[in-house]
Amino acid sequence: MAFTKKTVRDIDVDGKRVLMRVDFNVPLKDGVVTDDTRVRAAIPTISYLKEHNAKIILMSHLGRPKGDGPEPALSLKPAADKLAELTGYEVKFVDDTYGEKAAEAVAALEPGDILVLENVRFDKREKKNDPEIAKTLASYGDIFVLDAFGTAHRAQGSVVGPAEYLPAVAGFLLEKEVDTLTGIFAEPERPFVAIVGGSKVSSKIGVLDHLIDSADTLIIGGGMAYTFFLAQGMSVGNSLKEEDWVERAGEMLKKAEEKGVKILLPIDNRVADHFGEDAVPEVVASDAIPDDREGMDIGPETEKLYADAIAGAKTVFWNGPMGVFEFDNFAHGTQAVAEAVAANEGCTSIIGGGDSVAAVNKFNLADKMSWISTGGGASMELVEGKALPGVEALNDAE
Ligand SMILES: Nc1ncnc2c1ncn2[C@@H]1O[C@H](COP(=O)(O)OP(=O)(O)O)[C@@H](O)[C@H]1O
Ligand SMILES: O=C(OP(=O)(O)O)[C@H](O)COP(=O)(O)O
Repeated sequence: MAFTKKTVRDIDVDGKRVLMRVDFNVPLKDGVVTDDTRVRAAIPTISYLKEHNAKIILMSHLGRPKGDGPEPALSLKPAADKLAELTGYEVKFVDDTYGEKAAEAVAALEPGDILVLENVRFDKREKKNDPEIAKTLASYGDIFVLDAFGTAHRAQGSVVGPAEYLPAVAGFLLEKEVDTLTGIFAEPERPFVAIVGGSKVSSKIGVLDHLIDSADTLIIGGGMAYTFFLAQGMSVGNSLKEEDWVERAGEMLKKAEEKGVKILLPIDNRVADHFGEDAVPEVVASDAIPDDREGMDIGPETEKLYADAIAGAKTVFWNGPMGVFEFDNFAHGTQAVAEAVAANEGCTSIIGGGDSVAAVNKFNLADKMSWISTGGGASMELVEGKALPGVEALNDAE
């Protein structure tokens, strides 16, 4: 499917103030960016604008601040520093977003300069898409560019607001993500194997439901598997569960059976007596999880089962780790699945979402995947066939 919106190629940016929404929502540890995928992904558009003499104003959120003022741990300064480090460009930073200090920093820009504003979510009006903040942000630019694919599913002030006041076009990352993902999802080469993990059944229920309609095999792992176990009448000990969704999980299993879609759930699990880095894994069958244990990862038999299903796939879409991969003792299942996807060289593999991408990077397998998407929620909405509000707000291509 061709991208139907204007892009930076379609507009003269020479000498103009270009206000660009990026997704620099990166993981941080002790003030240092631990996975720079999203910063790297924004560089092609930033470089293009710089080479074309634009004055570049970058804005993003980072994390989920309370919205009533600055939270130093969620400052965008480390992301600005990372951009400078990766590009060698001078990158200015201002610790203000909507106030005079930010306006002054913008006014001081020369063509080719790059300025990063502070976290747009330090003010709660951002999330409410308040017109006042959209107006303030729009006053910084002559042109609005959206390149924040990972946030394009959020109808929030800095994502959709400036498009009401300024010519609004897409950056290269947004264009490429939407083009690639809609193209693959429209007619996936079959067998299409979808892998969904992570912790939240409730937030992924819509996509799971859609995947039963579109995938040939749906692999479920991670913390969300236990809600499905409950739906099958098994006990799950202290594992993560969402009791309110058990009935719905049961309905989905039934729907899949009626449609002839294979749903694979773990047959064994690595469980532990507490949730912690030092917890010692024990392998138990799925129908034998002791009351005082919690499931932290899929087990070795499940790894084989999932690897076999992945080996036969022509298209793989993966969102969400198979276990608590942040702890080395429980990273095995996620690594096994990542290796199985990487080993299937003939398939189109799409990895979506912060945690899954971080996991694939941790195992050094990113270059074996066909497409690493910078958006988890956003790519899931595309797989569901939904339009992204950020994209909708942009000017149509002629
Ligand atoms: N069995 C499990 N128990 C508890 N947490 C889990 C389990 N498996 C995976 N997780 C956690 O799920 C988190 C990712 O979940 P989620 O936010 O739904 O995924 P994503 O960010 O990829 O969309 C990771 O931090 C991981 O540790
Ligand atoms: O990290 C993000 O989403 P993702 O984890 O679904 O990929 C985006 O930056 C959106 O962040 P949000 O879910 O706090 O709006």
